Amino acid sequence: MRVVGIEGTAWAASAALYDTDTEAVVIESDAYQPESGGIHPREAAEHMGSAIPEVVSAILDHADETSDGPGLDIDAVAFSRGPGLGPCLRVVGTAARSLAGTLSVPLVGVNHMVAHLEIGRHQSGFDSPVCLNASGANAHLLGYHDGRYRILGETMDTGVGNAIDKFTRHLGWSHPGGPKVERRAADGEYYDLPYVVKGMDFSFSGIMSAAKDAVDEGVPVEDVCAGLQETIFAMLTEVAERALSLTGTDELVLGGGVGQNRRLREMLESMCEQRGADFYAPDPRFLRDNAGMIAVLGAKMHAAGDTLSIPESSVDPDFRPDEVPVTWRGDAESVVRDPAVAGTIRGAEAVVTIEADRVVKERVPKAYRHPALDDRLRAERTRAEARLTSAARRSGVPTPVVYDVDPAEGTLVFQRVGDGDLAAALTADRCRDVGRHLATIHDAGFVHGDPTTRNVRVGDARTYLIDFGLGYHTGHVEDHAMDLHVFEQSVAGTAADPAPLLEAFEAGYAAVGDDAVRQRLRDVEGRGRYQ
Ligand SMILES: C[C@@H](O)[C@H](NC(=O)OP(=O)(O)OC[C@H]1O[C@@H](n2cnc3c(N)ncnc32)[C@H](O)[C@@H]1O)C(=O)O
Ligand SMILES: [Fe+2]
Repeated sequence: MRVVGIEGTAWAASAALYDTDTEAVVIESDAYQPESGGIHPREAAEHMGSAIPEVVSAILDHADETSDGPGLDIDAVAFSRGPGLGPCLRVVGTAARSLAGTLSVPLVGVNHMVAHLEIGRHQSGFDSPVCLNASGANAHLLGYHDGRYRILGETMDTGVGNAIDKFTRHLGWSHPGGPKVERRAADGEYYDLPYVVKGMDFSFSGIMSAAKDAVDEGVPVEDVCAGLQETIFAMLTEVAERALSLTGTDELVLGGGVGQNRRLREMLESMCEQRGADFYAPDPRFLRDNAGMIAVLGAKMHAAGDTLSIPESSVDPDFRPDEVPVTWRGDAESVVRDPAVAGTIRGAEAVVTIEADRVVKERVPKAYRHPALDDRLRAERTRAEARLTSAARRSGVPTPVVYDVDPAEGTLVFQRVGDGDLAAALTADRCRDVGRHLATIHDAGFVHGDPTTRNVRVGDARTYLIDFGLGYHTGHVEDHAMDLHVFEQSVAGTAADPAPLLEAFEAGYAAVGDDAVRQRLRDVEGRGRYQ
């Protein structure tokens, strides 16, 4: 089968021809380069208007040259339906509809984010990996479960590339800034910046303002670039590891334009090596926006009969990856597997040894992190965990007794509680308990920071919260709502039927907590992520 792909969500006007027999992917691209500042939607759409016909025509010439028969030998036309800039998407949609019409072949509407992930899965041959998408306008972790790609974690503000590009605009550098930061960082020394991870979600705005301030205050720009890369990529690597740990998966693929960054790939590679997982990153030409990934996923969708009629082929600037019904994968595959049960458990950030009546937890140094950042995070989190575990108990929330703590070594000794974790024993009653417990600690003025189903222990009719390492004192409704969001995401990402569990969880929260928090949660969930 031969499929033409067309891409043009933001900056890359691109067309490709994919041949399923030979696996050959030929890509023709023309990048939009803003005169100054960032991507301007109107200018970008003008670029698409002139460049899309040219790249498509180059690909049709190639199809003609390589065709066996009298025609062009094209079986389908696939295009990026979204997410992206509306004016650009409309140009692409029109071009794709008209080409499919001219060739009298089916039209396939591809989600750009799912394409960023499927290209890595396709090339790696991995069965059911977790995917870290690090692109311009987005940053998220996806895992397949029960017919959809679930969002396991994502940015709470801008995409990772756009965050870096905004910083370089502040310096007056031309777009795109990512590669320039990579070059300058090579000559810099690590500089400390805020590190923000909440469960498997994260945000960049605090780091970016601190980075701009640092440059304005005279810190050498090379050092700020080095600090920025070390911090942002360590955050992405950490959440990727959390996703592997939560789902019990040992395969990771990388997608998106920021994935071209060597330091990011190195960190992910190192993290996977340290935990015995497999890692795959496609070549740069398949990481940055390109029509090759659209054609490859388009071919899979076409083979599954997942095509569009013209009236239903409208574009969608806010098209989220979890909205896509995944028609091209077997139902049996799922990212969720049973994690190994053993005396020593390698969690996302620590090695936990379970003894008869106590548990020893050690935050092991992470080879992927800069040593200064690594020392800081391990000590901070160990200290926070000891304090907040005890504070939660004092508020009446079941938690283990803390027997010993050594922040410099990153070690803690706890009382052993429960028989297993909530992930393996999800019930509505236990979710209701978690809701009540979170409301109680919020009322006491702090958040858990990472309340996933693996950080809840169950047994002897009680539901314990553990692992307060990402917790902190705060009275902000937004921070409280994030705790709820993290828990709900971990349930939605792993449970077969999440609805009744989430309902019980929220009822539990409502029984004790402030209603404004649940209202803010709806806000957090509804935020458009295309920024
Ligand atoms: C919706 C769609 O339009 C959007 N695509 C997109 O933003 O282009 P993409 O090719 O995936 O990523 C471009 C980003 O990738 C960054 N980038 C490119 N090379 C880089 C490098 N070596 N280091 C860091 N960032 C890099 C650029 O600065 C830019 O922000 C998306 O996937 O979010
Ligand atoms: Fe992209």
